[in-house]
Parts: sequence; structure tokens; C-alpha cells
Amino acid sequence: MTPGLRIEDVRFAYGAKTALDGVSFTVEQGAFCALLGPNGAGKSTLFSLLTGLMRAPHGRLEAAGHDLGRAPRRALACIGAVFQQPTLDLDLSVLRNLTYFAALHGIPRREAEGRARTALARLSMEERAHERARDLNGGHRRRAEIARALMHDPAVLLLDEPTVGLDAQARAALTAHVHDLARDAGLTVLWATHLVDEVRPADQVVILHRGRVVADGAASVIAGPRPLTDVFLSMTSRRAA
Ligand SMILES: Nc1ncnc2c1ncn2[C@@H]1O[C@H](COP(=O)(O)OP(=O)(O)OP(=O)(O)O)[C@@H](O)[C@H]1O
Repeated sequence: MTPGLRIEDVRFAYGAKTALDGVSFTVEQGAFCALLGPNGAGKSTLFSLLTGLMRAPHGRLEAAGHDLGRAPRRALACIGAVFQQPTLDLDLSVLRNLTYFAALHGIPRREAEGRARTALARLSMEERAHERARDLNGGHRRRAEIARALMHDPAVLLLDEPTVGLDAQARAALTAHVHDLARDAGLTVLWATHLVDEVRPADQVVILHRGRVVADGAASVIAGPRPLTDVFLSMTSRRAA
């Protein structure tokens, strides 16, 4: 089966500063993969490459079998992304935020509202469709952004530290919703975080440290008998370069 995401020997530097140093890993279709790394590990850089904001000078990135270097349009059509910085238009309703995005993606207007309602339902947000984004709490704004990222029916969903700024309850609800999307809809999820408690034992975990993959496998296997937090901290301590 074609993997949801394939990343092979990707390198990237900002001038003399190396951000990714030969990153390789694969996420199977329908899997939830937590990309775990401390600040500066290279998570956002990898997201920028995967969303076409920057190009990788070395290595290969594939989404649902499409090479981002060779067939960027086809690859990007398979990707939905939620960035660290919120990007909703706070003065528009939730529904309008989604249909506006649909227009940008060339989705016909007659289809857009139906798709928006389906996407909102997947995030238990259908009753919020007509509320102004400004009136939603942080957790619901994030859910609206995820619904918007699903409008073009991508195979892969990328989320860059999506729970930043949320309280514990909203964080847990959002994490659960996205795990459900991977399980029920066969969506491949790459969830970047530095918060170990957002990872479930069956999730794939890729630990990134100073631009390198230092662990890749099921969370329960990487953790072994120890708490995953201990393993993560020992792998990413300053000395573990
Ligand atoms: N525009 C830039 N110019 C120079 N160096 C950069 C730039 N952006 C990131 N870096 C450096 O590249 C490395 C990787 O940064 P990146 O933002 O990808 O990490 P991150 O894991 O997303 O961290 P954070 O959680 O803080 O966002 C860091 O050493 C960072 O200082």
C-alpha cells in the first residue's frame, strides 16, 4: 500500500544553520504519527517543506504517492494543513470561513456548503456553523480550522502544534477528535508537538532532535517499561546531540 507520507533523506539549512539533517520516515495510510521534538528540533521547517512554503534542496517528500518536488500540485492537493498561527477570519462566520477557503481551492459554490457542513460534522461543530469565528473559544476555533483543512478531502492532515494556547480540556478534546479522524476516516495524520501527553500508546512517534530522527516506532515500543516523557527527555537533552 502506498504510504500516506514518505520522507526520505531530507536536508534543509537556513544559510549556515542546519535545520534538517537527513530526515527519513514513513507514515502509513490512516496512521496517526506524532512528530515529537523540543523547540528548534526542526518540526516547523519540515511542515514548511511539506506544505510547499519552502523547497527541499535535498531528499524526497511524498504525500499519498505524489512527489512534492516533481508533482507539487498533485501532492499539495492531497494535503490539508493547520499551522501554528491561527488563520481564521474572525469577522466571518465559521461556515463562511470554510466556503471562502473552498472558493480558493476551486470547489464549485454549489458543492462548497455541503462539504463545509460535512467537515464541520466530523469535528462535532455543525451547530456552530453560523457563529462568528470571534465568538468561539480557542478549542472551537482550532476545530473550525481543522474542518476547513478537510474541505478538499485530503488524504493527509498536517497539524503544527495545534494545541498551543488551549486549556487542558480543549487540548484533550482536540487530540481525541483528530485521533478519531485517523481511525474512522483513514486519514493520515502528522501531528507536531512537544507535549508527550498528546501521544497514545498505539500512535507512531517520530522523535526529532536537532534536525535528526532519533526514534521512530510505536509509542509503546519506544517507551518500553518507562514513561514516554522520560525517554523523550533523555533522547532530547542537550547532551543527546
Ligand atoms: N528563518 C530562519 N532563519 C534561521 N534559522 C531558522 C529559521 N527558522 C528556523 N530556524 C532554525 O532552524 C532550526 C529548526 O527550527 P524549527 O522552527 O523548524 O524548529 P521547531 O521544532 O519547529 O521549533 P519550535 O517548536 O520552536 O517552532 C532551529 O535551530 C531554528 O533556530
